[in-house]
Amino acid sequence: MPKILIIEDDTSFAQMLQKFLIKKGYDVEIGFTVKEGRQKLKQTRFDLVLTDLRLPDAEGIELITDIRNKVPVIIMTGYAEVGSAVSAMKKGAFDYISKPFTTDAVLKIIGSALSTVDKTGQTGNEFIDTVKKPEIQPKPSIIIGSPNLVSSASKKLEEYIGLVAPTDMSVLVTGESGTGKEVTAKAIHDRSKRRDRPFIAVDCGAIPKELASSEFFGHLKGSFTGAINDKVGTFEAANGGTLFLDEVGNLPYDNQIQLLRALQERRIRRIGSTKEIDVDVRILTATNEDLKVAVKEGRFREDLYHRLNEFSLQIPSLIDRQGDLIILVEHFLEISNKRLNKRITGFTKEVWNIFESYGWPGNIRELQNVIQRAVLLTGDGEITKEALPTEIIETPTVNNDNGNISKSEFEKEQIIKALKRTNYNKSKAAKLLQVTRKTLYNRISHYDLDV
Ligand SMILES: Nc1ncnc2c1ncn2[C@@H]1O[C@H](COP(=O)(O)OP(=O)(O)OP(=O)(O)O)[C@@H](O)[C@H]1O
Repeated sequence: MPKILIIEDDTSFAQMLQKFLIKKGYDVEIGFTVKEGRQKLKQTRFDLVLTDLRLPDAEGIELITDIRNKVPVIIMTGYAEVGSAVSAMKKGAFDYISKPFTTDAVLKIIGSALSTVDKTGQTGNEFIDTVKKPEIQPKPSIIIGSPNLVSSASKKLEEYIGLVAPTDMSVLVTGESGTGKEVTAKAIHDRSKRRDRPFIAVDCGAIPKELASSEFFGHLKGSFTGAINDKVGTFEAANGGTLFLDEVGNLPYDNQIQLLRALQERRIRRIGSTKEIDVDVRILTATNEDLKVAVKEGRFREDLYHRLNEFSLQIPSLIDRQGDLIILVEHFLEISNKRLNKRITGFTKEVWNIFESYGWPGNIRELQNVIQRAVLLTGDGEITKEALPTEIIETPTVNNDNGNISKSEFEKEQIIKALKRTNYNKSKAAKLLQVTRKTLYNRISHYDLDV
């Protein structure tokens, strides 16, 4: 059984990784500091070392100099430290892996590191110049490090963000509530040449109609009742940077024309002032309603819609990026542990099954909340089903057969529940109910449901 030494000061992360690797058949020990690591390396013969880069007493890189050519070393690193990870490779580390990582990714890298250990116990690292140098990865656009997200929907999103971010195009971000529209807008800003200038987010749904122009363009003291001080509007505040208009569909019709004018003229005037101010602002917007429908119904100006929608990005619902679930769950567990000062190690198999079969109508936000709540309710060890809210445990189910009379009311209720949870999206509801779309349609017509 290969012996692995993990050197990591984040105890809960180290324990989680240890547990996982033990399950996968490795013999794993943990050291929390470089000193402890060195001691363990003196006492025991390890086949592989997985070390964090920054440890409380020294840099993990120091160990490489001690043990290179004896044991392969894999560096675990945060994104900001990729540069240091590359120097660690030059010093002889076998490879590096960016945190947070998927379980698959860590198993793969461990497998290839162990396969380089020859029968004499020497690693392939003597010829370090031939080790392929990793490409410096771009700063992750989405908090948790989208290069680690594995679903094809996330990969496509990542690709589009990478393409549109460096341009000055207006981007309309659409998606259900909680999918990460604001996070995406921020990622676009962070990857643009405006990244060192302000990113100002405005919730258009929260601005009263009468105050919208003052909010966007600012005002001078005394220019209207209630204007007790001069106010800088969001356009001026975001000058040189990015203005993110959330829930743009809620912007009152009268204010839409003012917004369009400011965008076309690239110039604004504070209310009560005659001075025109040039503004250079990139506009990103988000909505969870279909703006094309709003345009058709006359609630949203078509000219503004086209001005805002030079490029559109559709953020997938969580149910359509199931492949990312593990990495998102692990990410939120780590964050919640830190925030609540806990050391929860993971989730029982039953909890994983529930996570995988639930529909997540509130998307990533709901997942984050469920995990945070569960971490709070759990003393230590693994999170069990009891720490989950009841609505996520009671996953609706539908019979594939014709059902019988006694079951029908229950089944009808479950179908309605699933449709509500998925915002009446039949494909998602069918997935949630674990039946085909055809079966769902049959059941809907069988029960004569008006959906
Ligand atoms: N890729 C991601 N990685 C980590 N956290 C994420 C990610 N996407 C979303 N979140 C988290 O989920 C929550 C919701 O994200 P965000 O506010 O961006 O969603 P939204 O689509 O704008 O929601 P709403 O439409 O309700 O405003 C936030 O707490 C955010 O940190």
